[in-house]
This record gives sequence, C-alpha cells and structure tokens, in this order.
Amino acid sequence: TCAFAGQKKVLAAYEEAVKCGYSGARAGRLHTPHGVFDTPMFMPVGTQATVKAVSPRELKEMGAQIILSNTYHLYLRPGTELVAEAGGLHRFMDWDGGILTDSGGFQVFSLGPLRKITEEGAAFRSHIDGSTQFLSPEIAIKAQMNLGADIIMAFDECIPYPAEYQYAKLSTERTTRWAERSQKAHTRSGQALFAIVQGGMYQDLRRVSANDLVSLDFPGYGIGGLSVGEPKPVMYEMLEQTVPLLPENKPRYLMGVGTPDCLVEAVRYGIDMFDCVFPTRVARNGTAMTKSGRLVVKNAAYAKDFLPIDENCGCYACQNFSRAYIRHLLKADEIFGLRLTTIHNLYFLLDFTKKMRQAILEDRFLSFREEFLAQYCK
Ligand SMILES: CO[C@@H]1O[C@H](CNc2nc3cc4c(=O)[nH]c(N)nc4cc3[nH]2)[C@@H](O)[C@H]1O
Ligand SMILES: [Zn+2]
Repeated sequence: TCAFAGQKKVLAAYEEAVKCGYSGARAGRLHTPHGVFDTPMFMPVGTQATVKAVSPRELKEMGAQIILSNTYHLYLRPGTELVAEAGGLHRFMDWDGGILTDSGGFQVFSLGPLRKITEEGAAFRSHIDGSTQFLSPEIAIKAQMNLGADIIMAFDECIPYPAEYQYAKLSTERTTRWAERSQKAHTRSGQALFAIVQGGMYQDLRRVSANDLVSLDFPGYGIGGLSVGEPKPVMYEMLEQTVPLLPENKPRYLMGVGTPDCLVEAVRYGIDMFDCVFPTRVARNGTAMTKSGRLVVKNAAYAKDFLPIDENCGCYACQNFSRAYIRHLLKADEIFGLRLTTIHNLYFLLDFTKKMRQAILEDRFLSFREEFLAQYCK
C-alpha cells in the first residue's frame, strides 16, 4: 500500500488518497461545505429535489453522503430563482448532507425534444409544456449558483452514441470552450465547479479533452459521454485512456454509472464518485439488487417466500419484511412496496461502495473484486 498526501485545497478538495495493489483503486475523503465524505461513494439521484419514494431521514439512516439533483428539471420547474428564495436546495428539500447538481448537459440532449446546438448553447423544447427554452454555460452556472449545491458541473454536450469521429471532435472542442465559459461565469465562493471530460468513444479525443480540461485547473473532474448505450468493454477502455491523465489529488466522478459490476471495474481504474438512476428506477418496477444479481420480487416464485430480500442486508426492508409481503404490496400497487424496494436498492449500493472502500484500505481490493465478479451475474 502506498499512501500519498492529498492537498487540503479549496472545497471539494480530495485528500488522504490511499492507493492499493497494482490497480488505480483509491480511498479518499472529499471536503465540502456540508461535510467531509468518504470515497469511493455512490450518490443517490434526486432529480427533482427528492430521491423518489424516500425521505431525507431515511437517506441519512442508510448512509447517503452526497445526493444529486438536476438543473435541467429544476430550471423548468419550479425555477431556480424560487429555490434560491426558499433558501437554496439544501433548505428546500431539508437535506444537510452534500448536494451535487448536474448542469443540464445530458438532460437537454436526452429529454428536450427538437433541440438545436450552436456555439452559444442549446435551444430545446421543455418536456413539461413544450415551451422553447435555451441553456448556455452562463445560464446553467447561474442556475446552479441559485440552487446552491456544494458541487456543480460545467455545461457540456453529452455526445450521443454512436457518433461520427468528426462530430465527436467538434463537439468535444466546443465542450472545452463551454467549460472555460462555465469557469468565468462561476463566481460563487464555497462551491466547487467540476469540468466534464468528453471525447465520444475515441481514445485520442478522450486524451485531448482530459488534457485541455486539466490545464484549465478545476477542483474535480466528471467523466461524461459514457453509460449512453455503449458496450461495457468500450466504457472501460475510455476510462483506461482518461483517468490516468486526471490529477491524482482531485476527485473523479463517472456520470450515470451504474450497476455493481461497473462500479467495481471503474473503482479499479481510479474513479471516486458515481451516480445512477438504476437502483431507484428498477425498484419502482419491483426489482431488487443483490450481490448475485437482480431479484424480481414481483415474480410468483416469491408469493410464499417468507425470507427477506437478502438475509445479510442491514436495510429497513430486509430487517423487517419478507419477499412475500413486499410482493403482495407491489401486486396491490401499494406505495409502501416500492418504498421498500427503493430503500433496499439504495442501501445495497451505498453499502457496496463502503465495502470497496474498506477493501482498499485493507489492501485487498483486487481479491474483493475477483470474489464479487465471480458470484455476480450481470
Ligand atoms: C444507462 O442509464 C441511462 O443513462 C443515464 C445514465 N447515463 C449517463 N451518462 C451521462 C453522461 C453525462 C454527460 O456527459 N454530461 C452530463 N452533464 N451529465 C451526464 C449524465 C449522464 N448519465 C440514466 O439517466 C439512464 O437513462
Ligand atoms: Zn435490504
């Protein structure tokens, strides 16, 4: 094990990284105005200022540290000035942990129909009322300063998959110019602005994007343009090209990832932070995450199964309720049913990242990864 001192720099500083074995895996601590948090970490997604079906108290209980909200959604509804008048996002949603807001760079391209991208920014139609909207680096940064998250993201274009090399090249160069404009527009002290590496699925564009953004000196780096439908080996190849170019003493955040097998591979490449709608989204259709794969609690097979989802799980659902009960609630469209599967799935991923951190600190991450992948069926 080799430990290397981090630098206690401005917020979202990354320190005490402990590297392990011959992988890039590391355990660190992220400093923010709302606390110091352990990495690797999973961030529950609370797109519209709520993590669907669970309360802030339940999130705290299950060990959530930083949660994610989306500028795109809150900008359209209820408006970021309103949230600022309410005292900011922490007050508005009664969450005193860390908050990270995504800049809209992904949602505009995945949610807003009829979008048009120019050097200035992105015009799109609101998916809520069809009104014509426009986001630029300056507007996205102002909106995020209004929301008051601890970590905010530069405005970028998430390049669709697949994309022609020429398109990926021009888009990535524009995203770097947008990152610089985001930096200039960001005037709120006590808030960390992360840049987002793009480059499509092209190794050379990934390296150019990372090097250009590192020279602009951000306190942390998101890796974007992944988990957009590409095969997992392609995602891992892009990580292998990108992560080593990012400063070791700054956090790396893989956006939109993901399932436990992706998390353990990404941690091996040196990723520190993750977010994904997967655990909350699949919970709502009755699928539970376990260390050996997915368990569809709704299936008839569990009608008389009076065991918990996972006997070794410490979550509220597994400590108190059976598969038969949860299946009954889901079949009866009882809201409490999807609350229980959501609580279990979030706890599962939060606990999984805690276990990876422990394995790294004890210098046994590579065997942890082997054991996990051997029993997990994708
Ligand atoms: C595989 O699951 C689907 O895909 C999404 C997760 N994948 C993902 N890739 C992302 C890339 C970016 C990016 O390049 N830039 C910015 N600003 N934000 C991003 C957010 C991202 N989320 C889920 O929402 C789900 O629909
Ligand atoms: Zn559980």
